[in-house]
Amino acid sequence: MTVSQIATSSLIEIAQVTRSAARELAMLSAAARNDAIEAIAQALESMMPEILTANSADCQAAEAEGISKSLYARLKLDETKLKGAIAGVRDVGRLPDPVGKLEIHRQLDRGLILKRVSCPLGVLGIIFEARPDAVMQITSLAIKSGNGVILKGGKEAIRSCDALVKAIRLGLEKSEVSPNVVQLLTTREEISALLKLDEYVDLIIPRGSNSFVRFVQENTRIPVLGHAEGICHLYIDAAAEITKAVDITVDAKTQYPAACNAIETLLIHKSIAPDFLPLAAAALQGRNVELRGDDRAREIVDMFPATQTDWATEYSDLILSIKIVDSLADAIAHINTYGSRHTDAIVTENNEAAKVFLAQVDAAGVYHNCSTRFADGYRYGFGAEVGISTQKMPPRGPVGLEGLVTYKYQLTGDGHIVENYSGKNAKPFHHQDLPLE
Ligand SMILES: NC(=O)C1=CN([C@@H]2O[C@H](COP(=O)(O)OP(=O)(O)OC[C@H]3O[C@@H](n4cnc5c(N)ncnc54)[C@H](OP(=O)(O)O)[C@@H]3O)[C@@H](O)[C@H]2O)C=CC1
Ligand SMILES: N[C@@H](CCC(=O)OP(=O)(O)O)C(=O)O
Repeated sequence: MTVSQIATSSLIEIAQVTRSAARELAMLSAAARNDAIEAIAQALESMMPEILTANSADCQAAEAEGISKSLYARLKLDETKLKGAIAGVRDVGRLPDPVGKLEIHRQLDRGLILKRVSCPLGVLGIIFEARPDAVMQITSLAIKSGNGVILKGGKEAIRSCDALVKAIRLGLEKSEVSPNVVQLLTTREEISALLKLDEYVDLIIPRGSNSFVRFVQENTRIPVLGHAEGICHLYIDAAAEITKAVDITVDAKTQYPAACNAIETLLIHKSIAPDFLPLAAAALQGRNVELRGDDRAREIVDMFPATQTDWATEYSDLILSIKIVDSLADAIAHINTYGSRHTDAIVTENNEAAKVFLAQVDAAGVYHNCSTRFADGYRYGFGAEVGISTQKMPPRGPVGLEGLVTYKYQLTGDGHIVENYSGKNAKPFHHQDLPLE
């Protein structure tokens, strides 16, 4: 057997046990799923020292490899961040149950009742970057929504992910949910094998570069919910309030530069640029942001020149490209050309300009007078997120519980047949909506 055949055959076993554990999970009550989430939170608490030690080892190895400061910040789990993530797990437990929700309740004819009811997807395959807190967010969302999950984190976070999944599975042992609902993969070979398992896996969510998401889409028959790069923009309109615009710019670039919702390009209307740019540049440079501008920006503030490549680059770091535009229309055209349909924002006191921006920018998140960093499941009130979907079809933007369920149509009759509703003497349908309870 080749390495790839061995990977596929052992992965089939993993996928089979996950599928069967997920089927049992889907039958459990909301209370049992919530108890399992609490058991996970407790196990994570009691295994904090092991988790932090594993994370320190990952961080040391990544530092030795020369990881950038911002990616290091994403990898690092200190006690505060870990406690926050555990609190997030409990938050998910407290959310309303997304399973078994009655979405449509309709009498088609006397005694013929249609219901549309939400249900779990089954088994999720989620591949993400070296961000250990994602393990806790994704697992709690998966269990709450009744799904099994096969996880694969970035290589720099292998020890952290392993320690976290061990704790999660230990917690599950004390609950009605089988620990087999959560699995961890560690190699790219396993990912290639996973993509072939359309019989056992219902949805693949790749969080990663555009090229990686495309690679996944081209190499699997499993439905893919792409969470690709964030080339996010902030447009400072002619009618922007300057102090507000500077504060938003600094937050959107520097609050967490490695996050996919941080801005990469700042677009500034030509009429406000001479007043706004010197202030914004001073604030950004004061936080060690490297600025790269087009010719018009460089006439106002001394900075590196931006090239065509910059407009299409996600730095994930303290670097910002800056362009002066002639109009709102030019800003929108730039965003729709170079953006990644993630999150883009306008700063303006002109509501008409804001309306045009929100309507015409093609992105999952379009914001007015606030930072792009708000693109997040926790901040949207979803408790947590699997990631941020950059696809056009729903779920789009931060994916929470609603994005992890599908639905079934349940139709109950009493010997009803279609023949009676067709032809010359066809009976009419009532199509009468009934209470959603
Ligand atoms: N929209 C969203 O929610 C998110 C988007 N992103 C985006 O992801 C991008 C890159 O992030 P980065 O940290 O570099 O992550 P990478 O794209 O390098 O990696 C992400 C994951 O994909 C795996 N991977 C990458 N290429 C392959 C491949 N060819 N075959 C199998 N597995 C592969 C990695 O494995 P390994 O580490 O083993 O190489 C890792 O587990 C950024 O653009 C960021 O914005 C990131 C997170 C969330
Ligand atoms: N929603 C998250 C960012 C999304 C995300 O997962 O991004 P990344 O840091 O690229 O892994 C946040 O605001 O921190």
